Amino acid sequence: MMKGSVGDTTTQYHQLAAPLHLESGAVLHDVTIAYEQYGTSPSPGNTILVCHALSGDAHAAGWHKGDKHPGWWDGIIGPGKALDTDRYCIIATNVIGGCKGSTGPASINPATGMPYGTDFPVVTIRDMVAAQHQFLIERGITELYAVIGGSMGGMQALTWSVAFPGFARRIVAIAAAGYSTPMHIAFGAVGRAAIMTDPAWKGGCYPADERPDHGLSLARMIAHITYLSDQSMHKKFGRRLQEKTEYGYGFETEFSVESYLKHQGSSFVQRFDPNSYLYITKAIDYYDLTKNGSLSEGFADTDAKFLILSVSTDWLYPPYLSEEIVMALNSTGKDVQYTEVMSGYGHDGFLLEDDQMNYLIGRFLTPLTVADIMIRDPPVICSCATIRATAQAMIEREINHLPILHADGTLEGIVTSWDIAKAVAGEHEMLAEIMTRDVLCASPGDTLREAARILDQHHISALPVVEDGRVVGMLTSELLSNMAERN
Ligand SMILES: CC(=O)SCCNC(=O)CCNC(=O)[C@H](O)C(C)(C)COP(=O)(O)OP(=O)(O)OC[C@H]1O[C@@H](n2cnc3c(N)ncnc32)[C@H](O)[C@@H]1OP(=O)(O)O
Ligand SMILES: N[C@@H](CCO)C(=O)O
Repeated sequence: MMKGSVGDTTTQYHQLAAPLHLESGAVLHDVTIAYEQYGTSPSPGNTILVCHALSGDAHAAGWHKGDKHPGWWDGIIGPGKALDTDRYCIIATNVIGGCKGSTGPASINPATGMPYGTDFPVVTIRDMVAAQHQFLIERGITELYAVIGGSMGGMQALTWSVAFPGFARRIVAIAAAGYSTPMHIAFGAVGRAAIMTDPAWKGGCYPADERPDHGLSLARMIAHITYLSDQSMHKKFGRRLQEKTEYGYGFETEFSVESYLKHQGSSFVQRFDPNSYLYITKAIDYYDLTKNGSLSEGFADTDAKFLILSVSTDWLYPPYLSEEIVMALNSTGKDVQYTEVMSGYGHDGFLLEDDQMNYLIGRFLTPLTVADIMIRDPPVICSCATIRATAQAMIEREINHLPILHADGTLEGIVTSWDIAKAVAGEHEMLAEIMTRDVLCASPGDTLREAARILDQHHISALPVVEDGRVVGMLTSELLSNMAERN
């Protein structure tokens, strides 16, 4: 299928009608949620919420006028992609505490008429999710087909499953964890220290044109190293030297990786607010879905289907953290699928491995159905046929099953090559004498998993596929095994 773009997009804004009650007990008034929406109109069962990572925003796909890059997950959102906009309604929001349109520390505090700064209340991942929930409810969306995200987006997706069990049917969490580790908190602390020790920070009360950009840039440079891998850095930079930039510290040349990190730092300050960085990294640090020290207990009330993905070279959220989630879900019989994506990119692999992400997420969100692999318009026969004519028809077409139709085209029975062999041995003449009348069938929309279960449970090897009473296809165990071999 051709994969396309959602085209030009714009961020929209929703003012929450009711105040937002936070975990800390604080109440936020006049909350704005920035969001983008792509694809079909929302209806029960077709809406997917996309959650962003630390520095992301609501602009997940398509193009904003004048930008040199599309939305941050454009590789997997669009027509024919895993988050297929021909099939689903995709909604992405900016988190509260952020600085990309949703209410955060740089927003105006309605109580003072001044920016909140550090008067902004502490927010948690659960608060971010509660804000998304309130936003969806106010827009008339009372259930989700799926919630998906990577890194901090994955934490939100997992939190959805425990905070609002039953609301989202499927959860996809990539390069995430069930809780933040001491190492995550340590990197968060260093980044925050870089900002807070910048004299321009001024306790969080900096004017818009005198922000602690040096501290923020340094925080991003440190953090960005954790999003890469040893392998990707060798490949991307090696030990190459290049002409020094204005920050060359008096040396004649600088390493390519130095210049790269400085670029990441200086471009970050153009798009991010230092106080937001403090609040969001703190929210990540507080994140912990364990209950009584147990992730299994934490996930006890969830009833969604889960897809957990890790990235092989991610040393910030190593695969073991995803495997802990999988074990916790398995221990209480939840429906969970897991893959370690082989990638050299490190943590940011979830933003870069489009092919693997499209395949794995696409299969999970839109499982193959019977219609995708069935034999269409299969040969059929009438119950008035003789055993001999039936045997000839099966030999000529090299098939082992023939659906039998009434004169009006509806299904009357089925006959197999084994039935024919028995009929010959029993000296029967007419098909009507030996055919099976109670036929197990599949529908075109059944998943292959459901169809395989019927074949297995009843020890049979073919199912007529019936739609509106008519036979539209045949599904055989041979087709299923060919499919499994190809995958
Ligand atoms: C949900 C979310 O996560 S949203 C946030 C995602 N976005 C970000 O994190 C923004 C920061 N960007 C990135 O981290 C990366 O661009 C990714 C992960 C998104 C994509 O990675 P890649 O496509 O491999 O891009 P790469 O890491 O090479 O960075 C490219 C930039 O570095 C610059 N660059 C590359 N090498 C050098 C160098 N030696 N010296 C200076 N600059 C360099 C490029 O010119 C380019 O600049 P631009 O982004 O201003 O166009
Ligand atoms: N590079 C991404 C992932 C961080 O987890 C971001 O900045 O949001």
